[in-house]
Amino acid sequence: MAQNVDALIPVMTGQKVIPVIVLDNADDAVPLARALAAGGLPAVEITLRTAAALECIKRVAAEVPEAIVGAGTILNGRNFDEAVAAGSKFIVSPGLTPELVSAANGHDVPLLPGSVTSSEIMSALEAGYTHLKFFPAEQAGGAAYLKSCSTVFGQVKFCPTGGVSVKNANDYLSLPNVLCVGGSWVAPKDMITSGDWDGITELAKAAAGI
Ligand SMILES: O=C(O)C(=O)C[C@H](O)[C@H](O)COP(=O)(O)O
Repeated sequence: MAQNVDALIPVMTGQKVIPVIVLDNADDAVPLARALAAGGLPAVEITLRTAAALECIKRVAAEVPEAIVGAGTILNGRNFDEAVAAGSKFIVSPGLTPELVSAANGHDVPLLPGSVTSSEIMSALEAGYTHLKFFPAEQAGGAAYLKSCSTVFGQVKFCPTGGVSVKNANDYLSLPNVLCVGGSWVAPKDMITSGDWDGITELAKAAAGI
């Protein structure tokens, strides 16, 4: 089955910045998701890089109706299945493998897989994926690289992440093949640790207004 683009487009076009979140403590998930949604960023990507991540996704899905909780750093089929079972509304991966294509096949929950090179983009297209993450964006060639991709892969839309910030987000967002960007700058570790939810809402407002 091809990518569930109908489910992905509202996530990618509903806000210009998708927060990429790393949480060590599940108790922080609900107040953080509420703070980001209050600032205009309801869709959030909680990365499966910590032991707490799946519990964080579960709690946000159950307790924050205004949020659209997604899972990031999905590296294999097991990650995909666990993230869906936890309540993820969308799934983000830095890449795309045959195993991941199989895991996503037949699921309504949409997968946003990553691609960088022409061959990776062509493989993604062959698997039915037109909406892709571009990671690590700055290190892989930045906005200039993506601009070149638009001439050859006009049908592909990207969400660049990795090194994107309030300073360079518009370089990407002004491109015809970019729908949104992702970044961790709206949920800094020190502000999460200190519980500065109002400060995070302010960061979200600034990002939402880019
Ligand atoms: O692991 C994943 O699946 C990811 O989503 C990678 C993240 O998008 C970047 O790590 C965010 O990069 P920074 O904004 O530079 O911190």
